[in-house]
Amino acid sequence: MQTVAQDPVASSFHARHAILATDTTRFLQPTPSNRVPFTKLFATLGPSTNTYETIRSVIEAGATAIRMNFSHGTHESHTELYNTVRKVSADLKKEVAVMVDLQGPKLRCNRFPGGSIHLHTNATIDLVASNEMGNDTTITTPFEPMITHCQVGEPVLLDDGYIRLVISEKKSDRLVCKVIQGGELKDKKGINLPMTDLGPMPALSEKDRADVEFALSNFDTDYFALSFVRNPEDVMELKALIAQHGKKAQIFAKIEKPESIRRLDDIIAVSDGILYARGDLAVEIGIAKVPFLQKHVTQRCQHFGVPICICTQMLESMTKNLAPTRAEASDVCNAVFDGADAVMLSGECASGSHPTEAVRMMIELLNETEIQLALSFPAASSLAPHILKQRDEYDGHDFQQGSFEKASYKNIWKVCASAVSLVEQNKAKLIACVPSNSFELRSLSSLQPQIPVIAISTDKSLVRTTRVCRSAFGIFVDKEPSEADLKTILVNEWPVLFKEEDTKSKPFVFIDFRSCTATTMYLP
Ligand SMILES: Nc1ncnc2c1ncn2[C@@H]1O[C@H](COP(=O)(O)OP(=O)(O)O)[C@@H](O)[C@H]1O
Ligand SMILES: C=C(OP(=O)(O)O)C(=O)O
Repeated sequence: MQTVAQDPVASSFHARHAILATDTTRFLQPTPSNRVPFTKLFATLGPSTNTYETIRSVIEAGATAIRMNFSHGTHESHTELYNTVRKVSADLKKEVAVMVDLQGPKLRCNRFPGGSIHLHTNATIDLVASNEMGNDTTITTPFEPMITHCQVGEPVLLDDGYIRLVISEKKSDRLVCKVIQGGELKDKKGINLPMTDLGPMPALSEKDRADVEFALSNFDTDYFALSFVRNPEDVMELKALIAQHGKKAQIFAKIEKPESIRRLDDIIAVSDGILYARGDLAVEIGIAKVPFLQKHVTQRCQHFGVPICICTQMLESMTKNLAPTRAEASDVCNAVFDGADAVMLSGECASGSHPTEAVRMMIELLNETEIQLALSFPAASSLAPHILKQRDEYDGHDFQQGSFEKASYKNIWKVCASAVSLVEQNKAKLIACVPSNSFELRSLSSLQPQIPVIAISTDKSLVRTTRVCRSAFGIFVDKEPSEADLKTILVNEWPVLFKEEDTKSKPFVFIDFRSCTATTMYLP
């Protein structure tokens, strides 16, 4: 077995050497089929996954969180999806986090008769602001200011930039566009205007506000995703709206605009999670910038203790095919390697031909990568000291994670680091805690110990937070556990969580967040 330097900076340089130094036969071992990955998986629901059977099948296959994209569907169709998710979850006795993804100030085209039109390269097409459906000669969008703000010569990108137009003429009621790159344009695909100044846009449109109110009144929504976030105030506006309703739903900010890159730390500091939304981001900043920036954003999230999910086209070819491309497989591996908390399947699950196979493939890729990563870095968390050092540097930040005093969140970070050191000293098999809020849990999980973090809670929403955080697993209980209860719960639930029996005589580390202490204990 190789020895890996316990360098706190677990850079890809060290990682590369760790892999090179090992016995290569380990790469040829079969990936165990019963392992549960530490990296979490969002599945987007849509026409391909709108029945009890299909939703059950993606959750059984390993999806831990569900995304409902409110840019599509109706309140009625979302209610049906939501109720089915909760029913499946109850039937499988498996908590699933539910995220409502708000459209935000995103421009989209309306529907077309038959669901799509074909745009021929070099043809002309009109862009009109209207609520009517489009047709073969006209694309309609409800967004009125587009017509006044757009100028001749500016590009119009459709469907994440796959279809490209340029404005050739501006009339009082329409923009006449030349098709530079044609293709099939389906209902409600996105419109990006990277060269157009659209003036100030509200963070939440009327539609978003109505959607938030609907989701808070009708669902037990765990998360909202806020699209096109530009600054921390956008996130705070949604936080205030949720608080007005007396609810505790958390917020994932979507990083998909150049403005959000400029204010990255400030946005992460006030968010409960980040979606790295590569579809729109690639259109907005250029596709070549997206892969490296992903590594940067992932690191910043780890440093703040905020979960990050990598989104869009991860297994895109599985929308049609039964196997992904090699490049897609590498993309998933890299996301895990970089430290993502979660990955997302979008069109693959929402409208693809093989949603369950896409989930199974993702789980296999996550498992294989995590196994190799653990062998390359046998230490429980080589990241912890580095992350803590970085956190010390955030003293000046307007860090708003719940109602904490700065002193208390620093203590939480310290006890999490002590727990990880104890794991290493005592070869502990898991870290258990009874968190009183999601910040405590996220602080621990963001250190990415390579053993499970088990959160035991009487609060279902806290248990569901584990469904989006790397290494975290949740156990729901009726009453706050005593120390004796704790051991019984762990011994009983372990086989359920990890499909393995052997828990006897194992050391584990328990964190008491109230007293900010970490102790090594033994399972009976
Ligand atoms: N709730 C829904 N109802 C109907 N169709 C949906 C729904 N969610 C997703 N879809 C379809 O699945 C496609 C892929 O989903 P997603 O990647 O979330 O969408 P988009 O890229 O348009 O934001 C969408 O473009 C849409 O055609
Ligand atoms: C996840 C994304 O957002 P949406 O699907 O809402 O366009 C994206 O742009 O990558």
